[in-house]
Amino acid sequence: MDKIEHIGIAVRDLEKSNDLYAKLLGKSHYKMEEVLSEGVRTSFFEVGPNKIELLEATSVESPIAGFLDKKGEGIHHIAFAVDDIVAEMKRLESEGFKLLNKEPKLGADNKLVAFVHPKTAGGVLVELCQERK
Ligand SMILES: CC[C@H](C(=O)O)C(=O)SCCNC(=O)CCNC(=O)[C@H](O)C(C)(C)COP(=O)(O)OP(=O)(O)OC[C@H]1O[C@@H](n2cnc3c(N)ncnc32)[C@H](O)[C@@H]1OP(=O)(O)O
Ligand SMILES: [Co+2]
Repeated sequence: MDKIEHIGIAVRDLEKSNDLYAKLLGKSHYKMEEVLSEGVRTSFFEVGPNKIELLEATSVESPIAGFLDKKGEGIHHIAFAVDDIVAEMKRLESEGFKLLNKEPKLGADNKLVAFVHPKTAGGVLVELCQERK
C-alpha cells in the first residue's frame, strides 16, 4: 500500500455536497464522473496528495443506495494506492481478507479497483486502486 488514494463519502445530493465540501476545503471539485457499473456518480476534490471522493447513488441497486438507507450520509470507504493490484489482492487473500471481486474492475478517475469486505477488515470497507497505464 503506497498511500491513501481517497476517502469515499456517501452523499444523497451530489450538487449540494459539492457546495458543502467546496466551502469546507476552500476549493472546488476538479472532476465529476459516472461509473455505470457501480451505480454511482462521483465528484473528486484534491487535498494535498490525497483526494475526497463524493458518491451519489444512480440506482436503487447501487451499494451507495443501500449504505445511505442503512447508515445515512458519511464516510463509506478508504482507498489505498497500490502499484500492482493483482499482487496486492493475492497478498491480502493469503492474509485472510475477503476480496469482493475476483478480478480488478474499472473504477473512477482512471483506476483499476478492488474491494475488501468490511467484515474482514475491522469494519472498514477498503478499496485498492491502481493507476491505469
Ligand atoms: C468504483 C468507483 C469508485 C472508485 O473509487 O473508483 C468507488 O469507490 S465505487 C464505491 C461503491 N462500490 C462499492 O462499495 C463496492 C463494494 N461494496 C460492496 O460490495 C457492498 O457494498 C458490501 C459487500 C460492502 C456490503 O453489501 P451489502 O448490500 O450486502 O450490505 P449489508 O448492509 O448487508 O452489509 C453487510 C455488512 O457489512 C457492513 N457494511 C456495509 N457497507 C459498509 C461500509 N461501507 N463500511 C463498513 N461496513 C459496511 C454492514 O454494516 C453489514 O455489517 P453487519 O454487522 O452485518 O450489520
Ligand atoms: Co472509491
